[in-house]
Amino acid sequence: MVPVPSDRPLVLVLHGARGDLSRRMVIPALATLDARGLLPERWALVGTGRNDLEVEEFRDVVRESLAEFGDDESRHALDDVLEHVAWCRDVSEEDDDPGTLPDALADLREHLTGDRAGDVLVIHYLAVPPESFVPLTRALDRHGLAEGIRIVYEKPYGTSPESFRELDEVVHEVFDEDQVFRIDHFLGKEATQNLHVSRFANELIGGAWDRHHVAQVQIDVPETLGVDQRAEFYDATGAALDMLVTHLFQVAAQVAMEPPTALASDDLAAAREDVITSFRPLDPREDVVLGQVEGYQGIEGVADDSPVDTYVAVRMWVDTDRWRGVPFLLRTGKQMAASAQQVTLVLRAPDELFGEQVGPNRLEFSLKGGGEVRLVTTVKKPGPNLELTTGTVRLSLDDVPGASLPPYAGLLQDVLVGDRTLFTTPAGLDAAWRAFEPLLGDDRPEPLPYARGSWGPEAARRLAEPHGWVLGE
Ligand SMILES: NC(=O)C1=CN([C@@H]2O[C@H](COP(=O)(O)OP(=O)(O)OC[C@H]3O[C@@H](n4cnc5c(N)ncnc54)[C@H](OP(=O)(O)O)[C@@H]3O)[C@@H](O)[C@H]2O)C=CC1
Ligand SMILES: O=C1O[C@H](COP(=O)(O)O)[C@@H](O)[C@H](O)[C@H]1O
Repeated sequence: MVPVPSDRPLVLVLHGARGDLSRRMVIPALATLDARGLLPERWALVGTGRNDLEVEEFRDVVRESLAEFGDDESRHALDDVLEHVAWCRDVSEEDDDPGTLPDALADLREHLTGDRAGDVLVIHYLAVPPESFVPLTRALDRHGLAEGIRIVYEKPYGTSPESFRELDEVVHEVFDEDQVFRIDHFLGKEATQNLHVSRFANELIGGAWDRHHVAQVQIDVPETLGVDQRAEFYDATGAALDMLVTHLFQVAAQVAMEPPTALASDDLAAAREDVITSFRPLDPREDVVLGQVEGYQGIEGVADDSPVDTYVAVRMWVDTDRWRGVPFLLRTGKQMAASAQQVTLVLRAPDELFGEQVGPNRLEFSLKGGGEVRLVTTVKKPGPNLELTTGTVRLSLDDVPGASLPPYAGLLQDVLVGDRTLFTTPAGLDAAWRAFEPLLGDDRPEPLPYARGSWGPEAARRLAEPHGWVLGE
């Protein structure tokens, strides 16, 4: 059931509204919701940044964002979105003067409800660099803008275990937990949500979801994309921080979780975040391979001697009874041979059947685009003899009647209706940082060089033995 937009007017304050994420994802997501009739009747978008801007300049940002990153549906809403925008310089923690934002918000309340103290849902979306989360949280508090709002934090929520804990403390000094939405957009993908729907709705799939039936879990996100557009950000981050402790761990939790006590959204989120406490801390010597793509140090914005990883592959262990002994193989990297986002359950099978070698048996979930579910299975080769071969059953989720929402539109809509199922929790993130922490210490392996367009360093092959990486083998 799609939650109907409430009559309560909405003000979305988009911090960092001229930035890459806002233009690429958040503004198109808002336009998609507008086009689908999923926004309340009365609403406004307030862009903010560190500088003053004429509203017409912000309208240009919105126009360019939809022209470059929108689709037909979101572009259809352009004129309407342009009528709903305003711009204010952002509040600052150091400044006694709050600037124009508090007054602009009061004016909007009056405009939307007829009353300067009228009831409006105010959402602050922090699409700013992670190091600005703490000062901006304090600034909202200092200038009286924190009460009663909902606040969205982008990933990464902290860039180390220490900065995560500091951020968590500051956020809880200012907000109640139910005001806070921490985004990880991989959880918003339609196909990621199908991992638990397929598992809990279908006994055939759900019954095979354990160490007795699964030999390996692979969560593989190779990207052909480079980092030229975001070199400075990337060189301060790297693949492991950008993707592993965030998206890949969350998807691993989505696979590894125990069935929730009830199939309600709160229970589902609790089950997903609980299992992260069972992720065994990574062993950087045995179970981690880092890589750096050739030519990376020559990119403008990257240090000449940068030690940053553009590739990471890990073998992780989940210490629950369900998964004991089953390796979770997580891999991602830039400028690799192909782009994919695939979760694979490599199914156990006998080596031989009637004297024939048994081929691969796998359940695959592609998270890319609309998503796809595939069953790769050994079958009899049609013909007079009993020979074995492999066949694939495919279900493209785009072929299922319905209208999927892009991840950011879906998650923004969840914030609007207050559905917290697909957002991360402090306990889950704390556990994720604990499992990841050894990779930040002295045992961190040196990134190995790999060629552009390859599958990454050869050394990572050993992690996936005996079956091998499903993609690229
Ligand atoms: N870009 C992407 O694809 C993704 C980004 N993210 C996350 O989204 C957030 C924003 O990323 P992205 O848009 O790429 O980053 P940008 O570097 O483009 O920064 C966004 C905006 O933040 C403002 N800003 C920059 N520095 C500061 C600062 N010190 N204090 C306050 N505001 C500042 C700038 O606006 P102005 O100059 O107008 O003040 C800038 O346009 C990050 O946390 C990132 O990790 C998450 C997933 C994907
Ligand atoms: O958060 C991030 O995700 C993207 C991949 O996301 P998708 O939109 O292609 O699903 C990744 O390229 C980027 O480095 C990372 O910051």
